Amino acid sequence: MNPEESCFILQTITKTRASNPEARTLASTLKSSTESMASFSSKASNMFSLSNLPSASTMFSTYASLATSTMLIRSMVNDFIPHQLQSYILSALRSLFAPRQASQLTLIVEEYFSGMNRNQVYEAAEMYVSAIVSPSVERLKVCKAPREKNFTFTIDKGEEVVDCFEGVQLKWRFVCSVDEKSSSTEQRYFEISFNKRDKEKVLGSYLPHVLNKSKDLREENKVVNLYTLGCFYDDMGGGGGGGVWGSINLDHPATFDTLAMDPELKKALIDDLDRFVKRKDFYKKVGKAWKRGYLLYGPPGTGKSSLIAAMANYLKFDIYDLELSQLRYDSELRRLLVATANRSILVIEDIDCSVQLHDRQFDGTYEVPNDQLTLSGVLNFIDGLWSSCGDERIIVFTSNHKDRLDPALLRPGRMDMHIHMSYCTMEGFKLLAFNYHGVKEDHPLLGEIEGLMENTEVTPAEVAEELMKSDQADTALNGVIDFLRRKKMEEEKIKADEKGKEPADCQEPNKEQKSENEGGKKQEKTNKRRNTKSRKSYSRNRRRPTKANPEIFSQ
Ligand SMILES: Nc1ncnc2c1ncn2[C@@H]1O[C@H](COP(=O)(O)OP(=O)(O)OP(=O)(O)O)[C@@H](O)[C@H]1O
Repeated sequence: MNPEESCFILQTITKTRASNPEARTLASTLKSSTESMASFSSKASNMFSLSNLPSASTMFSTYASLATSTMLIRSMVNDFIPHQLQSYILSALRSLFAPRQASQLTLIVEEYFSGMNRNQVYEAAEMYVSAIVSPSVERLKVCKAPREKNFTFTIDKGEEVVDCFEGVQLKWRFVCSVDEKSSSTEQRYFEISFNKRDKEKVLGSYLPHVLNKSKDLREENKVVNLYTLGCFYDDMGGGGGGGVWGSINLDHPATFDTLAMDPELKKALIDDLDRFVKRKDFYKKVGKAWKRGYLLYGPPGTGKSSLIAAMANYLKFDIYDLELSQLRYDSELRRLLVATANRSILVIEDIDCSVQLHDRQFDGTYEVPNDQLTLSGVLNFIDGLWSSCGDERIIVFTSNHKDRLDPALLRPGRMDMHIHMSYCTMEGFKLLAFNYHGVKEDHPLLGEIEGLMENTEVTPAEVAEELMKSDQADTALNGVIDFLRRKKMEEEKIKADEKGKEPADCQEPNKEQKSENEGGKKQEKTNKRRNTKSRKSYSRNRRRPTKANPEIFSQ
Protein backbone atom coordinates (compact mmCIF):
# COMPACT_ATOMS: atom_id res chain seq x y z
CA MET A 1 0.00 0.00 0.00
CA ASN A 2 1.48 3.35 -1.00
CA PRO A 3 1.17 6.55 1.05
CA GLU A 4 -1.57 7.92 -1.26
CA GLU A 5 -3.73 4.84 -0.70
CA SER A 6 -3.16 5.06 3.05
CA CYS A 7 -4.26 8.68 2.94
CA PHE A 8 -7.44 7.75 1.14
CA ILE A 9 -8.27 5.08 3.72
CA LEU A 10 -7.45 7.56 6.47
CA GLN A 11 -9.83 10.15 5.05
CA THR A 12 -12.59 7.57 4.82
CA ILE A 13 -12.09 6.48 8.41
CA THR A 14 -11.85 10.10 9.64
CA LYS A 15 -15.34 10.74 8.33
CA THR A 16 -16.75 8.09 10.67
CA ARG A 17 -14.50 8.52 13.70
CA ALA A 18 -16.74 11.11 15.38
CA SER A 19 -19.33 8.47 16.06
CA ASN A 20 -17.01 5.50 16.51
CA PRO A 21 -14.29 5.55 19.25
CA GLU A 22 -12.53 2.47 17.78
CA ALA A 23 -12.34 4.18 14.44
CA ARG A 24 -10.95 7.24 16.18
CA THR A 25 -8.04 5.25 17.69
CA LEU A 26 -7.51 3.49 14.43
CA ALA A 27 -7.40 6.76 12.55
CA SER A 28 -4.76 8.26 14.77
CA THR A 29 -2.62 5.10 14.55
CA LEU A 30 -3.05 5.02 10.82
CA LYS A 31 -2.08 8.68 10.60
CA SER A 32 1.15 8.14 12.43
CA SER A 33 1.97 5.04 10.38
CA THR A 34 1.19 6.90 7.18
CA GLU A 35 3.56 9.62 8.23
CA SER A 36 6.20 6.99 8.98
CA MET A 37 5.63 5.44 5.60
CA ALA A 38 5.91 8.78 3.90
CA SER A 39 9.15 9.49 5.72
CA PHE A 40 10.32 5.94 4.81
CA SER A 41 9.51 6.53 1.23
CA SER A 42 11.39 9.82 1.10
CA LYS A 43 14.29 8.22 2.95
CA ALA A 44 14.27 5.30 0.58
CA SER A 45 14.39 7.56 -2.44
CA ASN A 46 17.39 9.27 -0.92
CA MET A 47 19.02 5.93 -0.11
CA PHE A 48 19.94 5.30 -3.71
CA SER A 49 21.89 8.46 -3.86
CA LEU A 50 25.39 7.46 -2.79
CA SER A 51 26.01 10.86 -1.38
CA ASN A 52 23.00 10.47 0.93
CA LEU A 53 23.54 6.91 2.16
CA PRO A 54 21.59 6.54 5.46
CA SER A 55 23.20 5.56 8.68
CA ALA A 56 22.54 2.15 10.28
CA SER A 57 20.34 3.65 12.99
CA THR A 58 18.19 5.42 10.35
CA MET A 59 17.73 2.19 8.47
CA PHE A 60 16.81 0.33 11.66
CA SER A 61 14.24 2.93 12.66
CA THR A 62 12.76 2.88 9.14
CA TYR A 63 12.48 -0.89 9.21
CA ALA A 64 10.82 -0.76 12.65
CA SER A 65 8.21 1.76 11.51
CA LEU A 66 7.52 -0.26 8.35
CA ALA A 67 6.97 -3.44 10.37
CA THR A 68 4.61 -1.59 12.70
CA SER A 69 2.63 -0.27 9.75
CA THR A 70 2.33 -3.73 8.21
CA MET A 71 1.03 -5.22 11.46
CA LEU A 72 -1.40 -2.36 11.83
CA ILE A 73 -2.77 -2.77 8.33
CA ARG A 74 -3.12 -6.50 8.85
CA SER A 75 -5.10 -6.00 12.05
CA MET A 76 -7.27 -3.43 10.26
CA VAL A 77 -7.97 -5.86 7.45
CA ASN A 78 -8.87 -8.54 9.99
CA ASP A 79 -11.21 -6.19 11.80
CA PHE A 80 -12.97 -4.57 8.85
CA ILE A 81 -13.01 -7.11 5.99
CA PRO A 82 -15.15 -10.25 6.52
CA HIS A 83 -13.23 -13.50 6.64
CA GLN A 84 -14.94 -15.00 3.55
CA LEU A 85 -14.19 -11.91 1.51
CA GLN A 86 -10.57 -12.13 2.56
CA SER A 87 -10.23 -15.74 1.44
CA TYR A 88 -11.98 -14.93 -1.84
CA ILE A 89 -9.55 -12.08 -2.53
CA LEU A 90 -6.64 -14.28 -1.58
CA SER A 91 -7.68 -17.15 -3.86
CA ALA A 92 -8.25 -14.69 -6.71
CA LEU A 93 -4.79 -13.26 -6.21
CA ARG A 94 -3.34 -16.75 -5.94
CA SER A 95 -4.96 -17.94 -9.18
CA LEU A 96 -3.76 -14.73 -10.85
CA PHE A 97 -0.15 -15.34 -10.00
CA ALA A 98 -0.07 -19.17 -9.79
CA PRO A 99 1.41 -21.08 -12.75
CA ARG A 100 -1.36 -21.59 -15.39
CA GLN A 101 -3.08 -25.06 -15.27
CA ALA A 102 -4.73 -26.86 -18.30
CA SER A 103 -8.45 -26.01 -18.45
CA GLN A 104 -9.40 -28.70 -21.02
CA LEU A 105 -10.52 -32.24 -20.29
CA THR A 106 -10.35 -34.95 -22.94
CA LEU A 107 -12.42 -38.14 -22.91
CA ILE A 108 -11.08 -41.07 -24.87
CA VAL A 109 -13.69 -43.32 -26.46
CA GLU A 110 -11.96 -46.47 -27.62
CA GLU A 111 -13.47 -48.96 -30.04
CA TYR A 112 -12.87 -51.93 -27.76
CA PHE A 113 -12.56 -52.29 -24.03
CA SER A 114 -11.51 -55.21 -21.80
CA GLY A 115 -10.14 -57.19 -24.69
CA MET A 116 -12.56 -57.60 -27.53
CA ASN A 117 -15.75 -56.12 -26.11
CA ARG A 118 -17.02 -53.50 -28.50
CA ASN A 119 -17.61 -50.20 -26.81
CA GLN A 120 -21.20 -49.04 -27.10
CA VAL A 121 -20.17 -45.42 -26.71
CA TYR A 122 -17.82 -45.79 -29.66
CA GLU A 123 -20.57 -47.26 -31.82
CA ALA A 124 -22.88 -44.44 -30.83
CA ALA A 125 -20.10 -41.90 -31.46
CA GLU A 126 -19.55 -43.17 -35.01
CA MET A 127 -23.21 -42.63 -35.76
CA TYR A 128 -23.43 -39.33 -33.90
CA VAL A 129 -20.34 -37.72 -35.38
CA SER A 130 -21.44 -38.55 -38.91
CA ALA A 131 -24.59 -36.52 -38.20
CA ILE A 132 -22.78 -33.42 -36.91
CA VAL A 133 -20.18 -33.19 -39.65
CA SER A 134 -19.50 -29.50 -40.27
CA PRO A 135 -18.34 -27.75 -43.47
CA SER A 136 -14.91 -27.27 -41.91
CA VAL A 137 -14.15 -30.99 -42.23
CA GLU A 138 -11.79 -31.60 -45.11
CA ARG A 139 -11.85 -35.38 -45.48
CA LEU A 140 -14.94 -37.56 -45.21
CA LYS A 141 -15.32 -41.29 -45.64
CA VAL A 142 -18.47 -42.46 -47.38
CA CYS A 143 -19.89 -45.98 -47.30
CA LYS A 144 -23.08 -47.95 -47.95
CA ALA A 145 -23.90 -51.53 -46.96
CA PRO A 146 -25.60 -53.78 -49.53
CA ARG A 147 -29.21 -52.70 -50.03
CA GLU A 148 -28.92 -49.95 -47.46
CA LYS A 149 -30.91 -46.92 -48.51
CA ASN A 150 -28.60 -44.08 -47.47
CA PHE A 151 -24.92 -43.28 -47.60
CA THR A 152 -23.10 -43.08 -44.31
CA PHE A 153 -20.44 -40.44 -43.79
CA THR A 154 -17.63 -40.69 -41.26
CA ILE A 155 -14.74 -38.33 -40.61
CA ASP A 156 -11.29 -39.46 -41.59
CA LYS A 157 -8.50 -39.93 -39.08
CA GLY A 158 -7.18 -36.74 -37.58
CA GLU A 159 -10.25 -34.75 -38.58
CA GLU A 160 -12.10 -32.65 -36.00
CA VAL A 161 -15.74 -31.74 -35.61
CA VAL A 162 -17.10 -29.15 -33.19
CA ASP A 163 -20.40 -29.68 -31.42
CA CYS A 164 -22.42 -27.41 -29.16
CA PHE A 165 -24.66 -28.75 -26.40
CA GLU A 166 -26.54 -26.52 -23.95
CA GLY A 167 -23.90 -23.83 -24.18
CA VAL A 168 -20.99 -26.27 -23.89
CA GLN A 169 -18.58 -26.44 -26.77
CA LEU A 170 -17.08 -29.85 -27.49
CA LYS A 171 -14.47 -30.89 -29.99
CA TRP A 172 -14.55 -34.40 -31.42
CA ARG A 173 -11.42 -35.82 -32.99
CA PHE A 174 -11.10 -39.18 -34.68
CA VAL A 175 -7.77 -40.88 -34.09
CA CYS A 176 -6.26 -44.01 -35.63
CA SER A 177 -2.97 -45.25 -34.31
CA VAL A 178 -1.04 -48.35 -35.12
CA ASP A 179 -0.16 -50.48 -32.13
CA GLU A 180 3.63 -50.46 -31.85
CA LYS A 181 3.81 -54.01 -30.49
CA SER A 182 1.67 -55.62 -33.18
CA SER A 183 2.05 -53.27 -36.09
CA SER A 184 -0.92 -54.83 -37.89
CA THR A 185 -3.52 -53.74 -35.31
CA GLU A 186 -4.96 -50.31 -35.77
CA GLN A 187 -6.43 -48.69 -32.68
CA ARG A 188 -9.32 -46.36 -33.36
CA TYR A 189 -10.81 -43.98 -30.89
CA PHE A 190 -12.54 -40.66 -30.54
CA GLU A 191 -11.33 -37.83 -28.37
CA ILE A 192 -13.91 -35.46 -26.92
CA SER A 193 -12.37 -32.27 -25.53
CA PHE A 194 -14.19 -29.62 -23.53
CA ASN A 195 -13.67 -27.21 -20.65
CA LYS A 196 -13.09 -28.92 -17.32
CA ARG A 197 -15.79 -26.91 -15.65
CA ASP A 198 -18.39 -28.64 -17.92
CA LYS A 199 -17.34 -32.11 -16.85
CA GLU A 200 -20.53 -32.88 -14.95
CA LYS A 201 -22.81 -31.69 -17.71
CA VAL A 202 -20.90 -33.67 -20.33
CA LEU A 203 -20.93 -36.90 -18.31
CA GLY A 204 -24.45 -36.50 -16.97
CA SER A 205 -26.30 -35.08 -19.97
CA TYR A 206 -24.19 -34.95 -23.10
CA LEU A 207 -23.10 -38.59 -23.29
CA PRO A 208 -26.66 -39.89 -22.73
CA HIS A 209 -27.75 -37.42 -25.43
CA VAL A 210 -25.17 -38.92 -27.81
CA LEU A 211 -26.44 -42.45 -27.06
CA ASN A 212 -30.09 -41.49 -27.59
CA LYS A 213 -29.46 -39.50 -30.72
CA SER A 214 -27.42 -42.30 -32.30
CA LYS A 215 -30.19 -44.76 -31.45
CA ASP A 216 -32.69 -42.55 -33.28
CA LEU A 217 -30.37 -42.21 -36.25
CA ARG A 218 -29.89 -45.95 -36.38
CA GLU A 219 -33.64 -46.43 -36.39
CA GLU A 220 -34.00 -43.87 -39.18
CA ASN A 221 -31.49 -45.66 -41.38
CA LYS A 222 -32.58 -49.13 -40.35
CA VAL A 223 -33.33 -51.57 -43.12
CA VAL A 224 -36.16 -53.94 -42.22
CA ASN A 225 -35.17 -57.59 -42.43
CA LEU A 226 -37.23 -60.63 -43.16
CA TYR A 227 -36.08 -63.65 -41.18
CA THR A 228 -37.10 -67.14 -41.99
CA LEU A 229 -36.02 -70.59 -40.91
CA GLY A 230 -32.55 -71.63 -42.03
CA CYS A 231 -29.90 -69.46 -43.60
CA PHE A 232 -31.20 -69.68 -47.17
CA TYR A 233 -29.56 -66.36 -47.88
CA ASP A 234 -28.07 -63.82 -45.60
CA ASP A 235 -27.05 -60.54 -47.13
CA MET A 236 -26.25 -58.96 -43.81
CA GLY A 237 -23.02 -60.84 -43.49
CA GLY A 238 -24.09 -63.14 -40.66
CA GLY A 239 -26.86 -65.48 -39.71
CA GLY A 240 -29.53 -63.53 -37.89
CA GLY A 241 -30.55 -65.04 -34.60
CA GLY A 242 -27.44 -67.08 -34.08
CA GLY A 243 -27.81 -69.16 -37.22
CA VAL A 244 -31.37 -70.38 -36.52
CA TRP A 245 -32.90 -67.72 -38.70
CA GLY A 246 -31.66 -66.63 -42.10
CA SER A 247 -32.42 -63.13 -43.25
CA ILE A 248 -32.79 -60.94 -46.28
CA ASN A 249 -33.69 -57.28 -46.50
CA LEU A 250 -37.41 -56.86 -46.70
CA ASP A 251 -37.64 -54.76 -49.81
CA HIS A 252 -41.42 -54.65 -49.70
CA PRO A 253 -42.73 -51.26 -50.77
CA ALA A 254 -46.09 -51.61 -49.00
CA THR A 255 -46.95 -48.76 -46.66
CA PHE A 256 -50.18 -47.66 -45.07
CA ASP A 257 -50.45 -45.09 -47.87
CA THR A 258 -50.41 -47.74 -50.58
CA LEU A 259 -52.76 -50.09 -48.78
CA ALA A 260 -56.38 -50.17 -49.88
CA MET A 261 -58.39 -50.86 -46.77
CA ASP A 262 -61.22 -49.32 -44.83
CA PRO A 263 -59.90 -45.86 -43.80
CA GLU A 264 -61.32 -46.11 -40.27
CA LEU A 265 -59.82 -49.53 -39.77
CA LYS A 266 -56.48 -48.30 -41.09
CA LYS A 267 -56.51 -45.34 -38.72
CA ALA A 268 -57.50 -47.52 -35.77
CA LEU A 269 -54.60 -49.87 -36.51
CA ILE A 270 -52.05 -47.07 -36.90
CA ASP A 271 -53.24 -45.51 -33.62
CA ASP A 272 -53.00 -48.88 -31.93
CA LEU A 273 -49.42 -49.39 -33.13
CA ASP A 274 -48.44 -45.87 -32.07
CA ARG A 275 -49.91 -46.42 -28.63
CA PHE A 276 -48.22 -49.78 -28.28
CA VAL A 277 -44.69 -48.56 -28.95
CA LYS A 278 -45.12 -45.67 -26.52
CA ARG A 279 -46.41 -47.76 -23.65
CA LYS A 280 -43.26 -49.29 -22.24
CA ASP A 281 -43.89 -47.85 -18.79
CA PHE A 282 -47.55 -48.80 -18.88
CA TYR A 283 -46.78 -52.47 -19.56
CA LYS A 284 -44.22 -52.41 -16.79
CA LYS A 285 -46.67 -50.80 -14.39
CA VAL A 286 -49.42 -53.34 -14.99
CA GLY A 287 -47.00 -56.27 -14.99
CA LYS A 288 -47.70 -57.38 -18.55
CA ALA A 289 -45.21 -58.42 -21.18
CA TRP A 290 -44.72 -55.68 -23.75
CA LYS A 291 -46.32 -57.46 -26.67
CA ARG A 292 -49.34 -57.12 -28.93
CA GLY A 293 -51.17 -59.71 -30.96
CA TYR A 294 -53.06 -59.14 -34.23
CA LEU A 295 -55.23 -61.59 -36.11
CA LEU A 296 -55.60 -60.70 -39.79
CA TYR A 297 -58.28 -62.62 -41.59
CA GLY A 298 -60.09 -62.40 -44.88
CA PRO A 299 -60.10 -63.81 -48.39
CA PRO A 300 -56.82 -64.37 -50.21
CA GLY A 301 -55.58 -61.32 -52.09
CA THR A 302 -57.09 -58.76 -49.74
CA GLY A 303 -53.70 -57.59 -48.50
CA LYS A 304 -52.94 -59.46 -45.27
CA SER A 305 -49.29 -59.98 -46.19
CA SER A 306 -49.08 -56.45 -47.56
CA LEU A 307 -50.46 -55.17 -44.27
CA ILE A 308 -47.77 -57.02 -42.32
CA ALA A 309 -45.11 -55.49 -44.55
CA ALA A 310 -46.70 -52.06 -44.09
CA MET A 311 -46.65 -52.52 -40.30
CA ALA A 312 -42.99 -53.55 -40.40
CA ASN A 313 -42.05 -50.61 -42.60
CA TYR A 314 -44.03 -48.24 -40.40
CA LEU A 315 -42.46 -49.39 -37.13
CA LYS A 316 -39.11 -50.38 -38.64
CA PHE A 317 -39.50 -53.78 -37.00
CA ASP A 318 -37.95 -56.92 -38.47
CA ILE A 319 -40.27 -59.73 -39.49
CA TYR A 320 -39.80 -63.35 -38.36
CA ASP A 321 -41.81 -65.56 -40.66
CA LEU A 322 -42.51 -68.76 -38.75
CA GLU A 323 -43.87 -71.83 -40.47
CA LEU A 324 -45.27 -74.15 -37.86
CA SER A 325 -45.41 -77.00 -40.38
CA GLN A 326 -41.61 -77.09 -40.31
CA LEU A 327 -41.56 -77.68 -36.55
CA ARG A 328 -42.15 -80.90 -34.73
CA TYR A 329 -41.19 -80.29 -31.13
CA ASP A 330 -41.66 -77.68 -28.45
CA SER A 331 -37.91 -77.48 -28.04
CA GLU A 332 -37.53 -76.31 -31.64
CA LEU A 333 -40.11 -73.61 -31.11
CA ARG A 334 -38.37 -72.48 -27.92
CA ARG A 335 -35.02 -72.24 -29.72
CA LEU A 336 -36.58 -70.16 -32.48
CA LEU A 337 -38.44 -67.78 -30.27
CA VAL A 338 -35.50 -67.16 -27.99
CA ALA A 339 -33.43 -66.28 -31.07
CA THR A 340 -35.79 -63.53 -32.20
CA ALA A 341 -34.85 -59.93 -31.48
CA ASN A 342 -36.76 -57.17 -29.74
CA ARG A 343 -38.77 -54.73 -31.84
CA SER A 344 -39.90 -57.44 -34.20
CA ILE A 345 -43.02 -58.98 -35.68
CA LEU A 346 -43.46 -62.73 -35.45
CA VAL A 347 -45.74 -63.87 -38.26
CA ILE A 348 -47.53 -67.18 -38.45
CA GLU A 349 -49.40 -67.19 -41.76
CA ASP A 350 -52.39 -69.34 -42.64
CA ILE A 351 -52.72 -70.58 -39.08
CA ASP A 352 -55.85 -72.54 -40.02
CA CYS A 353 -53.77 -74.58 -42.46
CA SER A 354 -51.12 -75.85 -40.05
CA VAL A 355 -51.45 -79.61 -40.41
CA GLN A 356 -51.41 -81.00 -36.91
CA LEU A 357 -53.17 -78.04 -35.37
CA HIS A 358 -55.96 -78.30 -37.89
CA ASP A 359 -56.35 -82.05 -37.46
CA ARG A 360 -56.65 -81.75 -33.72
CA GLN A 361 -59.71 -79.58 -34.10
CA PHE A 362 -61.49 -81.24 -36.97
CA ASP A 363 -60.76 -84.88 -36.44
CA GLY A 364 -61.84 -85.93 -32.97
CA THR A 365 -60.20 -89.34 -33.35
CA TYR A 366 -56.76 -87.96 -34.03
CA GLU A 367 -54.46 -88.40 -31.08
CA VAL A 368 -51.82 -85.79 -30.58
CA PRO A 369 -48.52 -87.26 -29.40
CA ASN A 370 -47.24 -85.53 -26.26
CA ASP A 371 -44.12 -84.19 -27.90
CA GLN A 372 -45.85 -82.59 -30.89
CA LEU A 373 -47.05 -79.06 -31.37
CA THR A 374 -50.67 -78.11 -30.93
CA LEU A 375 -52.17 -74.67 -31.39
CA SER A 376 -53.04 -74.33 -27.71
CA GLY A 377 -49.56 -75.53 -26.87
CA VAL A 378 -48.03 -72.97 -29.18
CA LEU A 379 -50.18 -70.17 -27.82
CA ASN A 380 -49.54 -71.04 -24.20
CA PHE A 381 -45.89 -71.41 -24.90
CA ILE A 382 -45.66 -68.09 -26.70
CA ASP A 383 -47.53 -66.33 -23.91
CA GLY A 384 -45.29 -67.81 -21.26
CA LEU A 385 -42.14 -67.11 -23.17
CA TRP A 386 -43.03 -63.58 -24.11
CA SER A 387 -43.46 -62.79 -20.46
CA SER A 388 -39.87 -63.60 -19.72
CA CYS A 389 -37.91 -62.58 -22.78
CA GLY A 390 -37.93 -59.57 -25.03
CA ASP A 391 -39.67 -56.27 -25.40
CA GLU A 392 -41.77 -54.62 -28.07
CA ARG A 393 -42.87 -57.87 -29.67
CA ILE A 394 -45.74 -58.12 -32.08
CA ILE A 395 -47.25 -61.41 -33.10
CA VAL A 396 -49.48 -61.69 -36.16
CA PHE A 397 -51.56 -64.66 -37.18
CA THR A 398 -53.22 -64.68 -40.59
CA SER A 399 -56.08 -66.81 -41.78
CA ASN A 400 -58.36 -67.00 -44.78
CA HIS A 401 -61.09 -68.63 -42.67
CA LYS A 402 -61.71 -67.18 -39.25
CA ASP A 403 -64.55 -69.66 -38.72
CA ARG A 404 -62.08 -72.53 -38.89
CA LEU A 405 -59.81 -71.21 -36.19
CA ASP A 406 -59.29 -72.97 -32.89
CA PRO A 407 -61.30 -71.18 -30.17
CA ALA A 408 -58.11 -71.02 -28.13
CA LEU A 409 -56.80 -68.48 -30.61
CA LEU A 410 -59.95 -66.36 -30.53
CA ARG A 411 -60.25 -66.40 -26.76
CA PRO A 412 -60.41 -62.85 -25.30
CA GLY A 413 -56.99 -61.61 -24.33
CA ARG A 414 -55.21 -63.86 -26.80
CA MET A 415 -55.13 -61.68 -29.92
CA ASP A 416 -55.52 -58.01 -29.03
CA MET A 417 -57.01 -56.92 -32.33
CA HIS A 418 -58.94 -58.87 -34.95
CA ILE A 419 -58.66 -57.18 -38.34
CA HIS A 420 -60.84 -58.18 -41.21
CA MET A 421 -59.34 -57.55 -44.65
CA SER A 422 -62.35 -57.35 -46.93
CA TYR A 423 -63.09 -57.15 -50.64
CA CYS A 424 -62.21 -53.96 -52.46
CA THR A 425 -64.48 -51.02 -51.64
CA MET A 426 -64.87 -47.93 -53.82
CA GLU A 427 -62.66 -46.00 -51.37
CA GLY A 428 -60.01 -48.67 -51.73
CA PHE A 429 -60.34 -48.65 -55.51
CA LYS A 430 -59.86 -44.88 -55.69
CA LEU A 431 -56.69 -45.20 -53.65
CA LEU A 432 -55.33 -47.93 -55.92
CA ALA A 433 -56.32 -46.02 -59.10
CA PHE A 434 -54.58 -42.92 -57.77
CA ASN A 435 -51.45 -44.83 -56.74
CA TYR A 436 -51.18 -46.74 -60.00
CA HIS A 437 -52.25 -44.05 -62.51
CA GLY A 438 -52.74 -40.77 -60.66
CA VAL A 439 -56.50 -41.01 -61.30
CA LYS A 440 -58.37 -38.19 -59.51
CA GLU A 441 -61.74 -38.33 -57.75
CA ASP A 442 -63.57 -36.65 -60.65
CA HIS A 443 -62.50 -39.08 -63.37
CA PRO A 444 -65.55 -39.76 -65.62
CA LEU A 445 -65.11 -43.56 -65.57
CA LEU A 446 -65.24 -43.81 -61.78
CA GLY A 447 -69.04 -43.53 -61.68
CA GLU A 448 -69.52 -46.65 -63.80
CA ILE A 449 -66.91 -48.54 -61.82
CA GLU A 450 -68.66 -47.64 -58.58
CA GLY A 451 -71.97 -49.01 -59.85
CA LEU A 452 -70.35 -52.29 -60.87
CA MET A 453 -68.36 -52.68 -57.65
CA GLU A 454 -71.44 -52.37 -55.47
CA ASN A 455 -72.69 -55.73 -56.70
CA THR A 456 -69.41 -57.55 -57.31
CA GLU A 457 -66.86 -59.05 -55.01
CA VAL A 458 -63.32 -58.30 -56.18
CA THR A 459 -60.16 -58.37 -54.18
CA PRO A 460 -57.63 -55.53 -54.18
CA ALA A 461 -55.17 -58.02 -55.71
CA GLU A 462 -57.48 -58.54 -58.70
CA VAL A 463 -57.98 -54.82 -59.12
CA ALA A 464 -54.24 -54.19 -58.85
CA GLU A 465 -53.59 -56.78 -61.55
CA GLU A 466 -56.07 -55.15 -63.94
CA LEU A 467 -54.68 -51.69 -63.27
CA MET A 468 -51.20 -52.88 -64.11
CA LYS A 469 -52.15 -54.11 -67.56
CA SER A 470 -51.74 -50.72 -69.19
CA ASP A 471 -49.71 -47.58 -68.66
CA GLN A 472 -52.65 -45.47 -69.86
CA ALA A 473 -55.10 -44.56 -67.09
CA ASP A 474 -58.19 -44.67 -69.33
CA THR A 475 -57.23 -47.98 -70.91
CA ALA A 476 -56.55 -49.47 -67.47
CA LEU A 477 -59.87 -48.20 -66.08
CA ASN A 478 -61.75 -49.57 -69.10
CA GLY A 479 -59.98 -52.88 -68.46
CA VAL A 480 -61.27 -52.80 -64.89
CA ILE A 481 -64.81 -52.12 -66.17
CA ASP A 482 -64.62 -55.13 -68.53
CA PHE A 483 -63.26 -57.28 -65.73
CA LEU A 484 -66.05 -56.23 -63.34
CA ARG A 485 -68.71 -56.91 -65.99
CA ARG A 486 -67.32 -60.39 -66.65
CA LYS A 487 -67.14 -61.06 -62.96
CA LYS A 488 -70.72 -59.91 -62.45
CA MET A 489 -71.96 -62.16 -65.24
CA GLU A 490 -70.12 -65.13 -63.74
CA GLU A 491 -71.65 -64.50 -60.34
CA GLU A 492 -75.15 -64.18 -61.83
CA LYS A 493 -74.68 -67.40 -63.75
CA ILE A 494 -73.62 -69.24 -60.59
CA LYS A 495 -76.64 -67.89 -58.73
CA ALA A 496 -78.97 -68.91 -61.57
CA ASP A 497 -77.42 -72.40 -61.68
CA GLU A 498 -77.85 -72.77 -57.92
CA LYS A 499 -81.51 -71.71 -58.11
CA GLY A 500 -82.24 -74.34 -60.77
CA LYS A 501 -80.74 -77.15 -58.69
CA GLU A 502 -82.14 -79.45 -55.96
CA PRO A 503 -82.98 -78.35 -52.39
CA ALA A 504 -80.02 -77.19 -50.27
CA ASP A 505 -79.53 -80.40 -48.17
CA CYS A 506 -79.28 -82.53 -51.33
CA GLN A 507 -76.92 -80.19 -53.12
CA GLU A 508 -73.48 -81.17 -54.26
CA PRO A 509 -70.88 -79.78 -51.91
CA ASN A 510 -69.25 -76.67 -53.33
CA LYS A 511 -65.51 -76.30 -53.65
CA GLU A 512 -64.93 -75.11 -50.11
CA GLN A 513 -67.12 -77.77 -48.52
CA LYS A 514 -65.35 -80.40 -50.55
CA SER A 515 -61.96 -79.36 -49.32
CA GLU A 516 -63.23 -79.39 -45.73
CA ASN A 517 -64.67 -82.87 -46.08
CA GLU A 518 -61.82 -84.46 -47.94
CA GLY A 519 -59.51 -84.37 -44.92
CA GLY A 520 -56.55 -86.77 -44.66
CA LYS A 521 -53.91 -86.73 -47.31
CA LYS A 522 -55.51 -84.24 -49.65
CA GLN A 523 -55.93 -81.70 -46.85
CA GLU A 524 -52.38 -82.23 -45.80
CA LYS A 525 -51.19 -81.69 -49.36
CA THR A 526 -53.12 -78.45 -49.68
CA ASN A 527 -51.81 -77.23 -46.37
CA LYS A 528 -48.24 -77.97 -47.29
CA ARG A 529 -48.63 -76.17 -50.59
CA ARG A 530 -50.10 -73.14 -48.84
CA ASN A 531 -47.41 -73.10 -46.22
CA THR A 532 -44.58 -73.16 -48.72
CA LYS A 533 -46.28 -70.26 -50.44
CA SER A 534 -46.53 -68.14 -47.33
CA ARG A 535 -42.92 -66.99 -47.30
CA LYS A 536 -43.24 -65.59 -50.81
CA SER A 537 -46.55 -63.96 -50.18
CA TYR A 538 -45.01 -60.64 -49.15
CA SER A 539 -44.33 -59.91 -52.80
CA ARG A 540 -46.80 -61.68 -54.98
CA ASN A 541 -50.22 -61.31 -56.54
CA ARG A 542 -52.84 -63.90 -55.79
CA ARG A 543 -56.50 -64.12 -56.63
CA ARG A 544 -58.65 -66.43 -54.54
CA PRO A 545 -61.83 -64.58 -53.51
CA THR A 546 -64.26 -65.88 -50.90
CA LYS A 547 -67.10 -64.17 -49.09
CA ALA A 548 -66.69 -62.11 -45.91
CA ASN A 549 -68.01 -59.00 -44.19
CA PRO A 550 -66.06 -55.99 -43.00
CA GLU A 551 -65.39 -56.18 -39.30
CA ILE A 552 -62.91 -54.92 -36.76
CA PHE A 553 -62.52 -56.29 -33.33
CA SER A 554 -60.19 -54.87 -30.79
CA GLN A 555 -59.55 -55.81 -27.18
N1 LIG B 1 -55.43 -54.03 -49.66
C1 LIG B 1 -54.54 -53.95 -50.64
N2 LIG B 1 -54.02 -52.77 -50.97
C2 LIG B 1 -53.13 -52.67 -51.95
N3 LIG B 1 -52.70 -53.72 -52.67
C3 LIG B 1 -53.17 -54.92 -52.37
C4 LIG B 1 -54.10 -55.10 -51.33
N4 LIG B 1 -54.42 -56.39 -51.25
C5 LIG B 1 -53.70 -57.00 -52.19
N5 LIG B 1 -52.94 -56.14 -52.86
C6 LIG B 1 -52.07 -56.47 -53.98
O1 LIG B 1 -52.15 -57.86 -54.15
C7 LIG B 1 -50.92 -58.51 -53.87
C8 LIG B 1 -51.18 -59.75 -53.03
O2 LIG B 1 -51.74 -59.37 -51.79
P1 LIG B 1 -51.35 -60.06 -50.42
O3 LIG B 1 -50.37 -61.16 -50.64
O4 LIG B 1 -50.97 -59.00 -49.47
O5 LIG B 1 -52.74 -60.66 -50.02
P2 LIG B 1 -53.05 -61.72 -48.89
O6 LIG B 1 -54.34 -61.34 -48.31
O7 LIG B 1 -51.90 -61.83 -47.97
O8 LIG B 1 -53.19 -63.03 -49.70
P3 LIG B 1 -52.98 -64.54 -49.14
O9 LIG B 1 -54.02 -64.79 -48.14
O10 LIG B 1 -53.13 -65.34 -50.37
O11 LIG B 1 -51.59 -64.59 -48.58
C9 LIG B 1 -50.08 -57.49 -53.18
O12 LIG B 1 -48.72 -57.62 -53.50
C10 LIG B 1 -50.62 -56.18 -53.69
O13 LIG B 1 -50.00 -55.84 -54.88
